[in-house]
Amino acid sequence: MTTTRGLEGVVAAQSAICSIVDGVLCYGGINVDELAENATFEEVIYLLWHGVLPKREQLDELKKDLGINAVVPKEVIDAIRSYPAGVHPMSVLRTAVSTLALYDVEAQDMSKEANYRKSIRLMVQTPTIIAAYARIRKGLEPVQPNPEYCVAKNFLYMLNGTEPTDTAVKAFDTALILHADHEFNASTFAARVTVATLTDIYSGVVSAIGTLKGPLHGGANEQVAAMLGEIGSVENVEPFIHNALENKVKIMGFGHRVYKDGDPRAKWLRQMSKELTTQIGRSELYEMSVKIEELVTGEKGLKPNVDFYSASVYIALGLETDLYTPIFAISRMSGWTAHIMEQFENNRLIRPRADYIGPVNQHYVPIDQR
Ligand SMILES: CC(=O)SCCNC(=O)CCNC(=O)[C@H](O)C(C)(C)COP(=O)(O)OP(=O)(O)OC[C@H]1O[C@@H](n2cnc3c(N)ncnc32)[C@H](O)[C@@H]1OP(=O)(O)O
Ligand SMILES: O=C([O-])CC(=O)C(=O)O
Repeated sequence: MTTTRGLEGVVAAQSAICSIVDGVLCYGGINVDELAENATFEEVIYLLWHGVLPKREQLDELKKDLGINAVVPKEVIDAIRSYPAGVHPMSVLRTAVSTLALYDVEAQDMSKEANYRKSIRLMVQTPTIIAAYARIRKGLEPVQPNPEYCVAKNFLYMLNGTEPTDTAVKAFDTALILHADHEFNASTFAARVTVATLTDIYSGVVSAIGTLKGPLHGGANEQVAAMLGEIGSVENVEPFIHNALENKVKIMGFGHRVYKDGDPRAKWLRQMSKELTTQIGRSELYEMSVKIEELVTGEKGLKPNVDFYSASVYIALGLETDLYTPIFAISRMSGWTAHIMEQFENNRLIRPRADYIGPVNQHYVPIDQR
């Protein structure tokens, strides 16, 4: 038996959704750079779910379906109101999505059509849940989704209760495109393992949310913001980073299991960080980030991943730090559901083996003789 720590380099299954070849990321064969430049998040959702870009009528239909399904059952909002104060929004999301399943009459319907309809609901009810919780915890009433708005605009609208600027919507939409899918990353793989038992799509997504939450995965963006806050100024970057690296502390937002020459998504977020932090008069956030990058890349050869510059982008958009990972989940819901539907199409139970290294030939010893 051979083992590979963390399954590094192991090809676990075939997939036609997303590829990473020689450091180039594509969704449905289209370079993510082209999508970030030209597409909308709704087009990307369609691409991930159907494998091709939508024609105009297909996109209109998807947008209509997304628009009318964003309302979350009142019972779920009431459940959110009952959660203890101060819990992390990712924990809230995990529990609330699980609660959603209880109110979905199609939750246990395993047909392809029902799974597609559930994917639509999960896709747009996730932002509604996050925005509702962000308001409820401040003593504010949730804002109902506007069926006419795209996912990006609707989230910012439900969060703040005001019309977002076009600049904010565009930046947020691009961030959603960049985070949408990443082949067998940990959370997507968790979702696939879960549904490969032929359990329901909600169970798969709940596994994925719990997996994304960890700081080695989606939780890193929140940690990057905390680090920027702790460093505080460009002058403090050098001593902070030297000290951290000397003490073998991981610098969040750097390194990647697959990309060793850099994450192609980071350059987009870097540019957005530059523009948005300058616009709000907080360019020091970008400058600090660039200095951190210089040092970490210079000293360790590690490059920023998608989570690094997304932190300063989200700070510039005025978003609360603990919402960054839930925002990642809004985007990744498109990829998770695409992978779950693909898994169901050609399912086989995912069940690897363990290389047992524990003691052998032991015997049961009665408790008072141990
Ligand atoms: C959306 C995403 O999920 S992107 C990833 C988000 N996560 C982060 O940004 C957290 C910080 N980064 C990391 O922890 C890692 O780089 C991971 C988890 C992303 C990838 O991990 P792996 O491929 O398993 O690399 P691994 O953790 O084995 O690191 C290899 C070496 O580089 C070091 N290293 C890796 N990342 C970092 C980092 N961010 N800061 C400092 N050192 C690092 C490790 O300490 C290790 O050093 P060693 O060989 O001296 O022990
Ligand atoms: O692929 C990974 O391991 C992590 C990642 O970058 C992502 O999920 O976007």
